[in-house]
This record gives sequence, structure tokens and C-alpha cells, in this order.
Amino acid sequence: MEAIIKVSHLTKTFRELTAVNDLSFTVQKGDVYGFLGQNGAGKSTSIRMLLTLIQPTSGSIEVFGYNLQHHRKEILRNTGAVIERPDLYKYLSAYETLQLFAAMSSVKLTRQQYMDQLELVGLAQRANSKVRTFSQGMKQRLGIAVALVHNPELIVLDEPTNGLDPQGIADMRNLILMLREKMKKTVLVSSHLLSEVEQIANRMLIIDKGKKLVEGTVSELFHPDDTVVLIETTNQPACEELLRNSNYATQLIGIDAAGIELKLRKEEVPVLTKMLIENNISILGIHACHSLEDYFLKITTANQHVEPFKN
Ligand SMILES: Nc1ncnc2c1ncn2[C@@H]1O[C@H](COP(=O)(O)OP(=O)(O)OP(=O)(O)O)[C@@H](O)[C@H]1O
Repeated sequence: MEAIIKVSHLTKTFRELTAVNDLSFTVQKGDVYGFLGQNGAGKSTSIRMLLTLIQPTSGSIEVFGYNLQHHRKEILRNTGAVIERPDLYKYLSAYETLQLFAAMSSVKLTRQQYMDQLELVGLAQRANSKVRTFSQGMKQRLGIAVALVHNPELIVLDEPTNGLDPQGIADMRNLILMLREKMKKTVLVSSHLLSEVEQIANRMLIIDKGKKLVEGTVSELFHPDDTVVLIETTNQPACEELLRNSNYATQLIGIDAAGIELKLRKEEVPVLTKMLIENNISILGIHACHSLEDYFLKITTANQHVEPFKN
């Protein structure tokens, strides 16, 4: 396995705030690496360090085996990035935009190659339309075409689905999957949505308050044994007694006003439901989610909500 990005003990402080705290991770060649965390977790700060837009306070970053501090040019030559909303000139067409950015990277492409790039991001039909007529999703995709214009090996995307509608999100997902499957690129993609990252990444890292929480392959992290089921019933004591006297007794993980929580394999959910019904437990709801999803929801909603408005 070839490491494309190797981040070791990376820390960034802004006065008294530690935005990135002793972060270490490795992105392997061919990975779509999901970089996940709530707003303010430190994703953009890490990405900005990776792209040499800001200096780390401490720690080191290696890309393509080079130390970032000493080989900035070599690394950036082989890296494409879209951070936040791409900066595009609204009075240029999609085609002219690519031409301009190619010239800025001293890249010469043929007309067919420009069109191929636009085709790749689903914009060939709109090659001559001005950027100002584009939806946010189209601008994001054009931003990716710009990032690809010098054919980099590594693509870094900071929250590429932010502000997109469901169709725009699906288009972006397909594009990222194509970058990996067809073009064999290595992609680092940040997001605050677990459900999004889960669909495109093969590895992911979850950070909170600048610190690593979990890292691993998506199949490791989404192991089917880790399903959490919440049972809501009109007769909780009877349901609890039934479960305590059944094979599920050791799988009970929580009982409170919200309901009864069990951890089990996904395939067991229908069997459990059948057992409850056969024992005359009237079910108001059975909600199954993956424990990582549950866990991520907890960390992402902690201290983030606004109290409901009361008149
Ligand atoms: N230039 C800066 N000066 C001071 N604090 C900063 C600066 N840039 C980022 N921060 C702080 O660092 C923390 C991490 O911010 P960062 O933008 O990296 O988070 P994020 O995970 O990308 O979140 P978001 O999705 O909201 O952009 C936040 O508390 C932010 O306010």
C-alpha cells in the first residue's frame, strides 16, 4: 500500500483555541477518504494546512512521500482542490473557465480534451453557457473540472455537497465515485454528513473538537453487528420483562422514557419484531440505526442545537 497523505501529530492553535489537536491519519493510494466532523470540528483547518494555505502550529504532513514544508511545489503540482465554493468568473463560459485555469497551470489541452473534462462532470451540454446561469451544483462540478485540469493524482474536496439540493448531492456522489473507480484518483473529501460519506468513502475518519475519534474502513466501522434498536411500546414494563427473560437479555443497553434499547445484528430485527408481536406487546415504533450513526448523531448534536422558540 502506498501512502499518499501521511499526517502526524498535526496541531493548529488560533490564540487560545486548539482547532486541530494532535491529529494523525494516513490516506492510501486509491482511497476515497471521508473526513467527517460537525461544524467547527477542524476539517477546513486541517485541509487548509494540507494545501499550505496556513501553517501548522506543530506536527508534520507528508504528501506523495514528500515533506509538505520542503516540497510544496512538487506536491501542489499533483494535487487538485475545491475548498468551500469554487471561485469562478461568472461571465466566462464553462469552456472558457477551463481554458483560463489550464493556462494558469501552464497546461495545454485540445478542444476535445476540454470537452472530455466537461463531459466527465456532466457539463458538456453547457460548455458555452456562462457560469452565472449555473446552479450551485453545476458550479461545484465545474470547480472539480478545474481542479482536474492538470490531471492531479490527489483531489481534496472540502464539503462538496454543501448547499446542494438532493439531485445536486447525488450528482456529486456519482462524480466522486467515478473519480475513484474510473480515474483511479485518490480523494480526500470532508463532510458533516455521515450518510453521505458512508456512501462514497472506503475509509473514514471522524474528528471532534480537532481530535480523532474513530478511523477505519467503512466496512469495519459499519459492522452489521452494531445495530441499535429502540423499541417504543404502550406497555414498557411487560416488554422489558419479556426481553429480560429471553435470549435478548444480554443485548439490552438502555431503558428509559424514550423506550428500550438493544444492540443486535441487523438480521435479528425482524425476528425480534415477530417475537414481540407474538407476545402481545403493542409496538408504537421500532427504530433501527447503526451504532456509529447513533454515536455520530450524539456528538454532532451535542451543544449545537438552538432551544425551541417559546412564546
Ligand atoms: N482563522 C481563524 N482564526 C480563529 N479561529 C479559527 C480560524 N479558522 C478556524 N477557526 C476556528 O477553528 C475551529 C475549527 O474550524 P474549521 O473551519 O476547521 O471547522 P470545520 O470542521 O471545517 O467546520 P465547518 O464545517 O463549519 O467549516 C472553529 O472553532 C473555528 O471557529
